[in-house]
Amino acid sequence: MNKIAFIGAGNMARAIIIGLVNSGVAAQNIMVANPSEGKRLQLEQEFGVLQTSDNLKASEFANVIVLCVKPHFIEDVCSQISQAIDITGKLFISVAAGTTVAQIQAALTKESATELAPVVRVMPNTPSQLGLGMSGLYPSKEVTAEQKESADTLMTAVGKVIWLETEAKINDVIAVAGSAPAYYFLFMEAMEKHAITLGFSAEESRMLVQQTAFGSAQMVVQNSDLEISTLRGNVTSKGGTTHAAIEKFKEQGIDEMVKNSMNAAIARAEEMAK
Ligand SMILES: NC(=O)C1=CN([C@@H]2O[C@H](COP(=O)(O)OP(=O)(O)OC[C@H]3O[C@@H](n4cnc5c(N)ncnc54)[C@H](OP(=O)(O)O)[C@@H]3O)[C@@H](O)[C@H]2O)C=CC1
Ligand SMILES: O=C(O)[C@@H]1CCC=N1
Repeated sequence: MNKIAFIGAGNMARAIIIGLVNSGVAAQNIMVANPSEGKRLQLEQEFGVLQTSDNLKASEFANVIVLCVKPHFIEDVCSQISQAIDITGKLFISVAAGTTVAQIQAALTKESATELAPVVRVMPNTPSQLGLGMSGLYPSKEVTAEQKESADTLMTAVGKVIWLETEAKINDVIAVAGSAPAYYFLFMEAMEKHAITLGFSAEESRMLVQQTAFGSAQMVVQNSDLEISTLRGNVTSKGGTTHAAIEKFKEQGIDEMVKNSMNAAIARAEEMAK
């Protein structure tokens, strides 16, 4: 049975921890480390996971260490851990955007050491907290088959996974899945705002938007044999109201807008890795 440490108790750690506990992973096999106490105490109270302010204590406890701090803290956290404890046999999983395997391994390597630590980069998303996550995973070559299985099991517990052939694909997964819940939220926010200006109450607007988004996503999931464009076509009567709206989206360059926005996420991830 793996013992799992989360370094950082923020949004992404919380999403994965909730998903793991709800999928049946024993809370006593999870320890979360975070400098301030609010978020880790809340996770302890809500889900019974172990918690500490001490990254080293959590790292000693675990054989799988999930790095869930902001990208600019990853190297410091890794150096802190590798300088203080024996990391032999431990698997490191990093969810950080724009921090490469090489950067993580360099920070995990003591001056005298030559062996590189096994690192799996994972790009998850926050629907992991509902067991509906989508993650891309990339292993360094030091990762054993058993460790790969552990990473797969961990992330499959909170959603679907794909394994990537190259590390660069992690940035593409950020654009398509990691950052993407925010795109859908932005779209829903815009619809909700306009529903309110059309005169619906805040509650009505929220319900109209969320139920339509939920139903539409379910239709995509439950009709996997149909192209998404076919589902759209089924709503779009020739010369009708949907047609009018869709034409307006197209006229305003929706494909270009989506492409450029996704590419901006990739460019930012590449920039962060420099
Ligand atoms: N949010 C998302 O949707 C996704 C995020 N990611 C990645 O997940 C990582 C975390 O992002 P997110 O959860 O959103 O960020 P948050 O800011 O919500 O969480 C980061 C946490 O790290 C803690 N922290 C800061 N310094 C240390 C330290 N030295 N040791 C231990 N913990 C520390 C912070 O604690 P405190 O608040 O006390 O300072 C905070 O709770 C990032 O690298 C991001 O790229 C990946 C995919 C999706
Ligand atoms: O915005 C970010 O940088 C992180 C990575 C993917 C989602 N959130």
